[in-house]
Amino acid sequence: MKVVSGETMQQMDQRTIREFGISGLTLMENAGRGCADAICDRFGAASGRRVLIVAGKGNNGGDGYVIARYLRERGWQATVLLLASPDQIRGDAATNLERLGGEGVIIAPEGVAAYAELFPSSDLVVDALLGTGVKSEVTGVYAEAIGAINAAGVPVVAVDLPSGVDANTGRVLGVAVKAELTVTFALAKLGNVQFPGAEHSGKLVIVDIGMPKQVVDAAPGGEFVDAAAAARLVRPRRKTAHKGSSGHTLIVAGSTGKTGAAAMAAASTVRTGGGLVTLAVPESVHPILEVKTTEAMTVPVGDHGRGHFTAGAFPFLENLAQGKDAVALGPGIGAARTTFFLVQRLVEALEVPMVIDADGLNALAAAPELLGKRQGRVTVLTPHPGEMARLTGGGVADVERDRIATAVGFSARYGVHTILKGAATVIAAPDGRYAVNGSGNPGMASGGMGDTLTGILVSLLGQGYPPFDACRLGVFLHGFAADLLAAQGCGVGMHATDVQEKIPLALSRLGG
Ligand SMILES: NC(=O)C1=CN([C@@H]2O[C@H](COP(=O)(O)OP(=O)(O)OC[C@H]3O[C@@H](n4cnc5c(N)ncnc54)[C@H](OP(=O)(O)O)[C@@H]3O)[C@@H](O)[C@H]2O)[C@@H](O)CC1
Ligand SMILES: [K+]
Repeated sequence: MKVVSGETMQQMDQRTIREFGISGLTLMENAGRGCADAICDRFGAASGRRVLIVAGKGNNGGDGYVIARYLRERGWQATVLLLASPDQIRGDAATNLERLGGEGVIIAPEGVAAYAELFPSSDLVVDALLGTGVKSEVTGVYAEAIGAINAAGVPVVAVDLPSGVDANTGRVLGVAVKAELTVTFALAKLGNVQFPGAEHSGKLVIVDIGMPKQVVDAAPGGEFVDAAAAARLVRPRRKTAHKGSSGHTLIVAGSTGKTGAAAMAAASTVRTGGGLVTLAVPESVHPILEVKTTEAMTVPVGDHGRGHFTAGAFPFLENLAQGKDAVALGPGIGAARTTFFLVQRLVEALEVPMVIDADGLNALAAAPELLGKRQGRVTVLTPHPGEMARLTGGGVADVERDRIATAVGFSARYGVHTILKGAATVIAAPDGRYAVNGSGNPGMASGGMGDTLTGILVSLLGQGYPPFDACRLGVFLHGFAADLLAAQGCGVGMHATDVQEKIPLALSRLGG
């Protein structure tokens, strides 16, 4: 499913009107009717039920007037509360306001205070205050109206976007409507699928408003990765497959106190279908990994008794990487200076597709230009916002302000694939493509989930998946496996090892 920015949607509206002769009025009619349909589908068309439509002065309010007209036809008692004076309403919105003929329309440019009782006494509130035209923090009468909508205690349907949600980033601009259902038009907006906007949107329904396919197909945007999109990426295994044809990966991981990270990365590589897994660990912890891992082969790497990798291990690891299909670098390696030197040298020297995670990323924070030297080679980085901030040299707030811009910008600059973790993980390719992940749940907020993801990614790369496919499928699979657990009642408190065990089932549900 394609997702677009607010500006792209507005350009699509304009192109439809200019090049295809479909009027804005027709688009608004289709939008309002589609929204009324979605409301009746969800809440029924029982006669006499009261709906309060809170309208702003733009075209989002215009949709609200059309919704009022259609819901009335279907037996609802619709009241429009307009938070502007009629002389502020222009164009198609003005035409549709006129069509309502003033009946059941309350003009309230001074705000909602005098109409407070209308909110809780309605059966449904429709939020048609602000859509893709929202520009800045919401204050004044609009902010008060959003407060009244959220406090009403009745179901709320948002038109296009919950008012107060930034259309591009999903940020809340001071205050935002919390909807049970959001009916959005033509394509989902980036603000509908990124948090907190995704949570404010509730269930998302996309209504076809008659935009030509050419306009929709040509629009620049990202991909929202849901189960259908992920299933299209899966490459079912050939009947003649053998371990030698399913990828041999090398995982460089572990240190004293962090052997679990190494074990989990290796196990999830196997669970994702990796043919052979070699796990290289510092020799001091090797006996532990011998016990912890079963399917993966372990290799001790000389560490002079320190319990972590040292720079001197470079030739050994460079040699070990020969003939491997993909390498993962970072789970549980720790933050020793000598380990960081080793990582930097490996990043520069190894040509094999590489996933870099955890302290592997922190090793690069001091020298991100090394990534640029890998131009043309496949590199996947899996930072959480803190690691991303260290890599970009900014703060976490800068990263989170626009997660897509951060990941896309970093990928383009250094020629890498960036997986910016967090709810609605962002996946960016070096060529500007990007995706937002739709799987996962808050139960995943625990240690070891990142190591699990690293294992999944290196496994898919090792099996020959193109890197952007491996990233999108891997991230979805990770969240989907956790969603399968949550569906069985194992939500908060799930272990990363539990998630690993669900990977094969998740993969098979996607057709793998
Ligand atoms: N043909 C089409 O285009 C179609 C569009 N469609 C619909 O139109 C919607 C987009 O309409 P839109 O462009 O009129 O913007 P909209 O979201 O109504 O808000 C803009 C108004 O809000 C104001 N405003 C902005 N920020 C504010 C703030 N923080 N606090 C307070 N006010 C603020 C701003 O005022 P200004 O600052 O410009 O004075 C302006 O007046 C789209 O989401 C979809 O629902 C569908 O019908 C399909 C066809
Ligand atoms: K809205």
